[in-house]
Amino acid sequence: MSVCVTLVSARRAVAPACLWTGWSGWRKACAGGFRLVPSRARSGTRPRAAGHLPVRCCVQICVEGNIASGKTTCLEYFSKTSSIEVLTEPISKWRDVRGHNPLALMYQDPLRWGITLQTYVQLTMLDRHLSAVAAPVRMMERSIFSAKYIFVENLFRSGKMPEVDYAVLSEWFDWITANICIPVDLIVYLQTSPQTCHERLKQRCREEEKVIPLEYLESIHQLYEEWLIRRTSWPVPAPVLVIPADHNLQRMLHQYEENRAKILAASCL
Ligand SMILES: Nc1ncnc2c1ncn2[C@@H]1O[C@H](COP(=O)(O)OP(=O)(O)O)[C@@H](O)[C@H]1O
Ligand SMILES: Cc1cn([C@H]2C[C@H](O)[C@@H](COP(=O)(O)O)O2)c(=O)[nH]c1=O
Repeated sequence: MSVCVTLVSARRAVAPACLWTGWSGWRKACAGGFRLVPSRARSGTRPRAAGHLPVRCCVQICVEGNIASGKTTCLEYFSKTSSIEVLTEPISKWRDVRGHNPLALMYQDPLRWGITLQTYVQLTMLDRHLSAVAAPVRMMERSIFSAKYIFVENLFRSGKMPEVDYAVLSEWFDWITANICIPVDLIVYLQTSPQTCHERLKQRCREEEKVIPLEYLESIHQLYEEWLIRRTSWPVPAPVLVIPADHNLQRMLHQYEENRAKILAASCL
């Protein structure tokens, strides 16, 4: 479990966040520079992302928080900065994989479909982490870490995921984090009360989420606090910047502006 954290720390110690990303088909382990491991038979020049040269020394920031805490709104705000690229959660994929909606299925019957959704979330999050970077700073909504430490954990702890499903997902997660470097330089945690999220969730009115009770948001909140504030549950892969996020939109935008320098300096932390 701690392997990736060690790798990330080691990377910090030896070089200022020098990683290339975006070589689809290639994966890296990054202590002491980097080692490329071809995951598919490939020779010749390194592949490039369509339309972009891969950018070196990109700063990777993950924006974390409860459901409807304001992550997308935060990313929208920073997307107006030319040096920042934002990556929202691949929720459209979770709602439509070849005509199926695993997100809706999970909310209808978590015991049956939790593993299905979370397997796909894990894959699509990994894909997001490793996708080509087009700007010096990348802000990404959540991470493969919160998918596991918060959502999988919540299903399991609440008795809504069978132990065997949890074991299989954990094996996958452990393998991924031991073999693939997932660089994260900063976590921005939008800290809200579950009540605020419940209000915003009702206002947003996403069809699949109409069944979410306040208690569900309370459990997610507790897991986030254990992970990022009390630090009693799982390894934290990067420094954490906590932004209180119960405030109205205007005040939130003001706070984002106030924290801009800290966020952009993430590679120096
Ligand atoms: N500071 C805020 N005050 C009031 N409503 C907000 C605020 N930030 C976001 N919202 C609204 O709350 C809902 C959830 O916000 P969103 O950014 O989609 O959250 P997330 O991406 O974390 O799920 C949206 O309808 C959004 O317009
Ligand atoms: C990462 C992750 C998300 N979900 C669910 C929780 C919400 O219903 C949506 C994400 O919406 P948000 O407004 O961006 O918070 O997806 C999940 O069930 N499992 C996960 O791992």
